[in-house]
Amino acid sequence: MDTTEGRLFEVKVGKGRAWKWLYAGSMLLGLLLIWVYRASHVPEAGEKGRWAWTAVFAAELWFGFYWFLTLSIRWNPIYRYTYKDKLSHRRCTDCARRYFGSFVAVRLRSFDDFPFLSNRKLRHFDRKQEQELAGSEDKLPAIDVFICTTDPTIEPPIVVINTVLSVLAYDYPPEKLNVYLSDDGGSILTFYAMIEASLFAKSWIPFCKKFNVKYMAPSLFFSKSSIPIHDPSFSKWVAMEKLYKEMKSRIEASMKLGDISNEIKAGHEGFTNWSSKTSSNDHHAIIKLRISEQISNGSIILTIDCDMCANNVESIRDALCFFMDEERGHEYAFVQFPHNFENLTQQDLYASSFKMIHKVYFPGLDGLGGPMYTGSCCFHRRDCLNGRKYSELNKIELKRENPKIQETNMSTLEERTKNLASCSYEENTQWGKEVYFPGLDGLGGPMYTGSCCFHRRDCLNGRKYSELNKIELKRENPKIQETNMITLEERIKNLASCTYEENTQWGKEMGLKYGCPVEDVMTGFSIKCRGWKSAYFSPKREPFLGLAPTTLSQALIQHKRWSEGYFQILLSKFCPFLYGFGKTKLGLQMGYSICCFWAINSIPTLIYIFIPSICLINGIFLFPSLGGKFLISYFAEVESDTHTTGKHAITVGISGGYFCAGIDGAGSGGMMRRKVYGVISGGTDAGNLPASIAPEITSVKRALDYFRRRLRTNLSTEKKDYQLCFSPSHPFFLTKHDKSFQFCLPFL
Ligand SMILES: O=c1ccn([C@@H]2O[C@H](COP(=O)(O)OP(=O)(O)O[C@H]3O[C@H](CO)[C@@H](O)[C@H](O)[C@H]3O)[C@@H](O)[C@H]2O)c(=O)[nH]1
Repeated sequence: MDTTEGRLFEVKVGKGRAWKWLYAGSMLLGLLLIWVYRASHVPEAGEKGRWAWTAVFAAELWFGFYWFLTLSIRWNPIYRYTYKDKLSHRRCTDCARRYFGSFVAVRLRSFDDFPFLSNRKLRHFDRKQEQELAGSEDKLPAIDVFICTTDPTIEPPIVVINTVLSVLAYDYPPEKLNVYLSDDGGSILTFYAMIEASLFAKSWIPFCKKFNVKYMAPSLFFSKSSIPIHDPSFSKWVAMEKLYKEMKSRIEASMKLGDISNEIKAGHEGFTNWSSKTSSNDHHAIIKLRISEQISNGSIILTIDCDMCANNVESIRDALCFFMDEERGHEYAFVQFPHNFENLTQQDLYASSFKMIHKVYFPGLDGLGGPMYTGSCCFHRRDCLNGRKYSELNKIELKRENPKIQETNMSTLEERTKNLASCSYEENTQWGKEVYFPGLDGLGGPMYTGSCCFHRRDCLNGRKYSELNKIELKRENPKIQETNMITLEERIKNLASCTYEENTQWGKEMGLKYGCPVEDVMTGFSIKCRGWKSAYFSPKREPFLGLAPTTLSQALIQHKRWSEGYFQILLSKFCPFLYGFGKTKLGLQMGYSICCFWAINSIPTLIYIFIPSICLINGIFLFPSLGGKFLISYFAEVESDTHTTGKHAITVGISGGYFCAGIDGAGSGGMMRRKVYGVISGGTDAGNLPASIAPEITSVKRALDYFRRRLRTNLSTEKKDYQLCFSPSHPFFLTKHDKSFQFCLPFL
């Protein structure tokens, strides 16, 4: 446990590691038994079923390898906790003494027996205290929020502006919060919705602050909360709901119309200059990065999807606990929060709750150097997105750039300063070698002669010259600002164009990588390879609430895009084992590879689904019979994914020589324990199955008819929640709801 005083977060190592390893040991034993069984029973050349045996063996070898990869994330899962209260104290330390004075006065007043302190004096102390706290808020860094949208028909503008409004409601100084929405579709409807949102925000944000609203998006607030009629704030609540509904109906009316009326257009000059011309080369996140640099230049950036509302007013402060931690803050490039969804189907049919990812995968990756960046719900240091490399010197650098990172404790500061002042500090560093370089003016500059010289601090700290400095240094120096709005606008237009990126480092070293469906993961990994760490933080209250796919086709398209993207990474130069070699730990590379090999997994999975079925129909038995000595390895580890996803499924699988089916994990292994509705094609030992729960069915078609009938009679009320799943239910189940092992077909 990491409990140094003054730390802003704590790390706890996951419990029950010994049990997990014991379980992993049993898995390994099962694996070895299966391989031995498979290798020792291969049919002779020319014998029936040799090809099937070989294919199934290859699949089993693959599953073994994949399972081995997953061990990496079980090695050292960690869980993080933040101390936001310490963050506020940290902000107050530069005025600690004055604050202490006020604090004493307040305490004294609470005893009410110190007549020498007049009420006037006490009020003075109170005011001072308020001012000091406000002053401490001044030192918080500016946050830029990037939201992107692309198509108003898929992502309705009302959804998009709910995200924008939710972000504006963060418990954070409003002047330090800048929200950027980029629309890849260049839709005038979304632009109009933004104008409406900016007007509505003037009422919504004060309302949120006044009533301490927890659901920060108006749509969530009005659908999930209610207020008693006799409550004093009832009328304000109703008035706000009316305002929201009016705005919503105006936006929806424009959606129906497919255009904006001339009357509205006349009211805003933005409509006259409107251009909806965008191209697939317009890399929204990069563009926002360049543009925000010129406008607000927040040192921390939050990226979220347009359908992912902020849902926890404290998330920014939570993230800052990692960036501003005195000891370790300088190591973190980004803080990833979980993606939660508000529209999960009752049984979480498409496993969008990502339980396994949130509870096992990300904490596991965190223990290896940090989770991946998954595009949304993530806070970044701007510098890291801009290509900055990690260096131990960042500890000093970032503290300087971030004025709130102050020493709380004067003695610690003194100690640290003494250490920095000592000459031994320089041993084995670049200090004194690269830091003070002389130059000649005629050849590029005069020499530095020790005195009467102005330096850029960055250069003294070893910064290399690069063309990119032109942007970087301008950003760092607040005085070099455009004074003239027209010039600024012109410049921004230029920056927003993709041609601006030609022959630059944008998209390569700077900003997000692009050209891959999961460019975020690639970007995150390249940041890791520059030496940075990331943190995964999952607070009790869901930090963000989004919209998950609600139909099978949406879910399939999403999963196909992800698996393609990860596979592309595997084949690209960003392959975790190649690109990360020597730059990241092997465990982290293995952890990232779990996703990258996801697509390949489909091949052995298909082999394992179809070949045994075909073999059984043809009388070839690939598995040990019931009671056989190898059977234990097949029974040992099977667990139904339906337990964790809460989804009901008809599972058709292999069990000890039987091709059988059942509901909720009764496919194989589980068939002996749970509801089994049929055995299709008996194995060598059919008599061993309890007849009462396993009416024998001899063909796949008859089995399916049978299940369909049963579902209709017994489960008709919930029929939308049922799918037919062909589950191999092999002993190498990676996770309890790993979709790669499950092929769902519409059934009813
Ligand atoms: O050409 C595009 C495509 C998408 N988007 C936006 O990108 C976000 C995510 O797109 P979506 O289609 O919702 O992808 P998902 O697969 O649901 O998103 C998950 O997976 C992506 C790939 O890893 C991440 O980028 C996302 O943050 C993450 O929520 C949305 O706001 C879109 O509007 C664009 O702006 N332009």
